[in-house]
Amino acid sequence: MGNQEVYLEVHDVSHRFSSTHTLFEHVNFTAEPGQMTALCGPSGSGKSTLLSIIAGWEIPLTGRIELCNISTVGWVFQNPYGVARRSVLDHVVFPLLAQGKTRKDAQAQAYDVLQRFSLEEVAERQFSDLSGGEAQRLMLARAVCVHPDLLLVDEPTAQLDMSTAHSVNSVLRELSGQGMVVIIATHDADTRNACDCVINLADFLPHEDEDE
Ligand SMILES: Nc1ncnc2c1ncn2[C@@H]1O[C@H](COP(=O)(O)OP(=O)(O)OP(=O)(O)O)[C@@H](O)[C@H]1O
Repeated sequence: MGNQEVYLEVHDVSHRFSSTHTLFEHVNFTAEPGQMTALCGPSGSGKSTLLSIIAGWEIPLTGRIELCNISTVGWVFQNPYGVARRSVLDHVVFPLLAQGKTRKDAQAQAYDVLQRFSLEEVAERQFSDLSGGEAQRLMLARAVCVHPDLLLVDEPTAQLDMSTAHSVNSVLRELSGQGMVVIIATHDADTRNACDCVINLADFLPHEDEDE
């Protein structure tokens, strides 16, 4: 049927910045479509850094990332950013227009995604008027609307109440089930429980004698 193998492999990755000690070392894992992976660990343990390494924005000190048949990557940052005067709808419509969709199709698809993140009622509201949690969910909606092969998410539920967080975790689960590789940096136990695989960076601390 011509099914292509799709996966992400983290091979023996270690990292430190010039101003930090070694954050983690010998990190190894594989992630596939349909599988949701949580990156956990205390604040400052390097969760966002590992996401940046996976995205290719940061070069690891050692090791490498292998992306097999992954061509599109969606990234949702910890702090929501958007265009202050643009509507919620526009934020989701624009990436679809950039993909070549007609305005009509883009708008229909955008409404559908907004609904999944319970944002349909604020579709016409401008970004600057959103609550922190709404803005956070909009960033997720914008990232997933174009169906990236790999979705990297930094703390998706940090600004959400328990029930909204639970619903966001379910949508992420559903998306991963539809063939996305999903990696989530999180402190949230509910998000962690929704994942198939948990990488705890506390388990990858350097051995003391190796880190001066
Ligand atoms: N570009 C950088 N240059 C130097 N140090 C950095 C850089 N980015 C992050 N750090 C440092 O690396 C460490 C890990 O940061 P990172 O943001 O990856 O941690 P985190 O586990 O995601 O934390 P949190 O849970 O608080 O978001 C921190 O001590 C941070 O100050």
